Amino acid sequence: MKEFWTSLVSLLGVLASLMNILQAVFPPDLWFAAFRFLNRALNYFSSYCYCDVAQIDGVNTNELYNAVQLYLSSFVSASANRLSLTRTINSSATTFGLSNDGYINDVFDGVAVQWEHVVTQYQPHTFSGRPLPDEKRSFTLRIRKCDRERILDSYLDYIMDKANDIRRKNQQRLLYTNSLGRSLDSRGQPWDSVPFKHPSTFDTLAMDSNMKRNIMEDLSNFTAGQALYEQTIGAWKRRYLLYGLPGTGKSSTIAAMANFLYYDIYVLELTQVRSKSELLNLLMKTSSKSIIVIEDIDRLVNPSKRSKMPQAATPQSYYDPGASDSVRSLEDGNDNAITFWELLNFPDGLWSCCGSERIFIYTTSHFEKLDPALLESSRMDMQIYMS
Ligand SMILES: Nc1ncnc2c1ncn2[C@@H]1O[C@H](COP(=O)(O)OP(=O)(O)OP(=O)(O)O)[C@@H](O)[C@H]1O
Repeated sequence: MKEFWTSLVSLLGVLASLMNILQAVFPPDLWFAAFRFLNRALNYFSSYCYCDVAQIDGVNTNELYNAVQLYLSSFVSASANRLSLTRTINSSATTFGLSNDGYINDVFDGVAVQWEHVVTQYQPHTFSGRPLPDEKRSFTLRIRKCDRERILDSYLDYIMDKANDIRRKNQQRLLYTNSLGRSLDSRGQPWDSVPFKHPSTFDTLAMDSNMKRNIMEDLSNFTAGQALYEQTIGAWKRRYLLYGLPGTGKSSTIAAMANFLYYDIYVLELTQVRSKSELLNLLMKTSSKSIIVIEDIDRLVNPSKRSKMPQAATPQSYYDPGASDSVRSLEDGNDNAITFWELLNFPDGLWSCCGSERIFIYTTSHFEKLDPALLESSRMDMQIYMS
């Protein structure tokens, strides 16, 4: 055994001397060319190809790098041995990342791929007076050559979508109201916002378990159904009617839905809206992935009633909870007033082309006052009775 180790050490010594002689004889450029040739030859015969996603592309941050990092963070904690943990300002969750030189396997559309996080040190230097980081970070995707053509584009699109989802979930969500009336805030927005922190979830909601499951399935199908809505149904939106006596959990259900989907909520206060163009403007200023709540729709003008009423001299709000019957009659006669029918149709009209992935929730404590003809399933996608 001792002889074996002695021979091995001698052999290594000879190899080192040989390398020194070769390095002295052949110039570095030749060595570099030889390595490149060897690398190319290996790549040529390998069944894999490698795609580098660098953190910095020139002097700009590469969005794809950030997206890959976020995407991998969603499942890296379950399978990687070494993790890097981060938590950003205003974030409510810890992000798990792949540590330096760590790797992880993924499967997309039946194809196995591997991601490696590569961190290399290099000399710091400046470009246009701006210091660059002294290490280069990138992700390297290893994928079979035969699969590259088929899945690479769709896989990267999928990663970008997933990363956007994760970003949204980590962000503070907002509850918007149009309590500003007709005035706009400093950014020209008609909506006023506060952080949305309602504790209600489908776990805390007292509701029939079948009903709960139906609602959750419906919401999940909605969020996953972009292609279907675009091809067949039209605008990517869904309408729910929540009805039941006051205090039966309508608001809690809306909060649970928003928490389930990680959506913002817009509470449309119709008493503050004075014309259809104002309503259109408000709806156009809502963001996608949001729930638009319109409460107490039984107070809205009945269209058949409106046609019989005299015209109002001045525009009034659509409804006024405290208004007497005579005032409401005047409002009913106002051509500018919106009807329940029109409100239901708004998402289908011209506005639908610029507003996607929005959920409309209408609530009422007086279901019996609603016109049954207006509640056909084609108009209201789901009716939920709260008891
Ligand atoms: N089904 C329910 N599940 C969980 N909590 C409920 C439920 N119903 C009522 N509550 C509780 O009762 C209170 C009132 O509920 P909520 O505001 O959701 O009712 P609502 O139907 O929206 O009332 P309103 O019509 O007056 O706005 C809340 O504190 C809520 O926690």
